[in-house]
Amino acid sequence: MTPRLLTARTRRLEPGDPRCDLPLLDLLPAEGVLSWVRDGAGLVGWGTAARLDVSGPDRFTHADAWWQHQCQRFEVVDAVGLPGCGPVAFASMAFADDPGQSVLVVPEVVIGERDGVRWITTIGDASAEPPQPQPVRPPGTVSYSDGQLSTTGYRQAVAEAVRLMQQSDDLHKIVLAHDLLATTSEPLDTRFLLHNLAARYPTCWTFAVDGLIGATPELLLERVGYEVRSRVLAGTIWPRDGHTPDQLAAELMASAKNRSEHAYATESLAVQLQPFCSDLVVPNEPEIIRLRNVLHLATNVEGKLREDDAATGATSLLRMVDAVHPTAAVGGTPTDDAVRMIGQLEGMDRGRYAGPVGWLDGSGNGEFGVALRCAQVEAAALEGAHERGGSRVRLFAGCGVVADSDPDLEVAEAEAKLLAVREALEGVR
Ligand SMILES: C=C(O[C@H]1C=CC=C(C(=O)O)[C@@H]1O)C(=O)O
Repeated sequence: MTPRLLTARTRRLEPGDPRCDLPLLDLLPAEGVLSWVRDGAGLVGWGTAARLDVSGPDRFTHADAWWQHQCQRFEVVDAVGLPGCGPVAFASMAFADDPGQSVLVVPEVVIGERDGVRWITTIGDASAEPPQPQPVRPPGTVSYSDGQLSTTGYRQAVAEAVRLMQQSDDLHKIVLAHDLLATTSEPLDTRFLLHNLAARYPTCWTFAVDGLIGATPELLLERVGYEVRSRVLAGTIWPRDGHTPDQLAAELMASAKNRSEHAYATESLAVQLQPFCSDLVVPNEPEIIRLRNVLHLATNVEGKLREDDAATGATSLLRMVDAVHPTAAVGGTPTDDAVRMIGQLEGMDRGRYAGPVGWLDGSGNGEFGVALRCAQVEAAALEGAHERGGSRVRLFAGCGVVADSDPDLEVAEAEAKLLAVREALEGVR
């Protein structure tokens, strides 16, 4: 059966139109929020023209085939022609092959901004009118409780990982995470979290896909035409009384433990990305990025894709994301052993935390970050919270653990990372 053709229409928005003048995040309706915004530019979307739920080790391959198929359903009328124009899918992939559900959503309406150009894309009969403005609702009081892995359990898991690595010649790094449950007295309005995260972390990618909301500083892979780019992060320090940001940066740069954590992550990305590229530039020395809650070691990697492979679909963004995920920023070294140990030591379902999150268009362009500094809104509200009409949200944070890690410091580091979402949830200015 020939699928029905849907028209995806993209046109430029002009000054004077509120959809052009307002910040992207201010355009979002209260429900079905999709976002990928950095420094005010990016994409926001709503409505569902198509959706895929997928799981298992072949989730990326299935998602890739599904998206190629969807793209054939569209008759594209694109008067702008920038990456992100025409139909796009927002995607949020599970960290693990099992358990975990991944999701792709093709919104009915997307408003995008790139290089100072604002546009709108509508699919089918979707209304291009801005949704009725609905005030952003604060979530009321926020209380916290243990998630699937308590802080005490996390400390024990880190100590066990250290012990295993000290005894092994082969296992070098395991990135362990834990979760924290936040219960709000009022229903969580996704936009509240997005606005606060974007205001406090403008250089991060503020994302929302199917209830996973966050602001990640880590870019897993971006593809524009034949160019690819990644920003690998690993190695962290956090503010301490009596230490200036410059002192912290110098301490981080000089830390052998953090430098080795970082080197594993960069190498894992570079090794997996190299086969797709005719040219790949990986700086020898990391740089420092400074956020409010933490400073990280960062390496910006840039590559040029093999043009012959592009014709065969071998360099489709989802296939490359499949190859590079998980880097040793969220998995470990060697990857397969580390991922197995993560499952055993954490004993929790990471869901889509630490998985690839982002968007892709019909021309092969797109951006995927690593879903860090994020919260998952639980589908089934907690009984108590539900009775009061609140929401339950699962926050995550993890740390790269190496043989000379100190479990107490890793617990403190995870706390510093959790602050990003905690403070956004609490509305701390
Ligand atoms: C796993 C997380 O951070 C990663 C990214 C940056 C620095 C990291 C670190 O220093 O351990 C982690 O590899 C997280 O934020 O949950």
